[in-house]
Amino acid sequence: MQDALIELDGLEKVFQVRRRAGGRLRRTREEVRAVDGISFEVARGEMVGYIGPNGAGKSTTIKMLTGILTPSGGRLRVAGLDPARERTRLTRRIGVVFGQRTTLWWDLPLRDSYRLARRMYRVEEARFRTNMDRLVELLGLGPLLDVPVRQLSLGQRMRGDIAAALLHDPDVLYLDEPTIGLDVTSKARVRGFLRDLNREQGTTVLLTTHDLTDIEQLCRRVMVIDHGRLMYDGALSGLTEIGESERTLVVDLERELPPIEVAGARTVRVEGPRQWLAFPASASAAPLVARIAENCPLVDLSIREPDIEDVIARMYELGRTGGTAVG
Ligand SMILES: Nc1ncnc2c1ncn2[C@@H]1O[C@H](COP(=O)(O)OP(=O)(O)OP(=O)(O)O)[C@@H](O)[C@H]1O
Repeated sequence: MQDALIELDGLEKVFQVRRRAGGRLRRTREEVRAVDGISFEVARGEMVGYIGPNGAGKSTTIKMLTGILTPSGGRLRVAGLDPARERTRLTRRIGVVFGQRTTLWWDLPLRDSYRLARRMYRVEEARFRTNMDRLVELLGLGPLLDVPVRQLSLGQRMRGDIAAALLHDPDVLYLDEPTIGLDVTSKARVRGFLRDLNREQGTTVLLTTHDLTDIEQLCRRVMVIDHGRLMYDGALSGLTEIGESERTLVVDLERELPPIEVAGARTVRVEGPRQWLAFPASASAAPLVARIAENCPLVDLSIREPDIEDVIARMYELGRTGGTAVG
């Protein structure tokens, strides 16, 4: 690939774990192949989704890409550097955002966290000021700069974290669940910012998320990993086709009724007056709702989009990983 910024070739990470077996004193050693021979390249300026079920090996891959973990085998290059060996140099070329924890100083105002980050990344003053002004403006951080991080809402804190990761103009940004727990408005704001960042600054982004809407709105390419192996590399549309994914209509009825029987959907769960109906993700929900409303006393309803676990589970159920899937 021309101008590949991230290159993995047969990358492996094997953990040795000790497990208690049988008697209290007997312990056995076991190997966990968290990353089991992964190869891919990401070109400069790409924005790629890196997804998979819990325990698939996503975090382990990201930890190797940032140099926190040393690979057990294979080859790895980020911005031409060996992450584990050249971690300090690499730090200045990458930014990392974890949705589940902050890299900001909890008790300090946002402004002070940024000053500390500037020193850590050795960003020269003029560049720091320019970047800071731009990020504060784009992420709407102005009124928040003097607020201690602990007082920020989750959405505000996330925007604060994203700014911190970008103050030193990294070539690559790793985002781990950047919209987790955010309300709809905050999610839209974060996604909008990331889209502009990628388009205008050409920042290469590797995004890990359980929210398929993040991928839908941001990434043209998605990679699916499971049991440490790359299962799919291609467009999201190809993935949902393979998974023949389904959406779920959740209906609340006036009273408990037998499972609804309706064309175009199948009832998958009944709990008191609430019922869950699965229908093809590509089908419109409106005619289905109309058919149900004709025959059942409907009080309320909502629609659940498929999440990545569902899509991958369906992919396995159907035993199909053909097309652009990686064998
Ligand atoms: N330090 C470690 N020691 C032993 N096993 C580990 C270690 N870190 C991860 N693992 C194992 O490696 C596998 C992959 O874990 P990893 O955290 O990379 O998955 P993940 O895809 O990031 O999952 P999640 O979505 O839950 O964060 C799991 O089986 C996990 O238990």
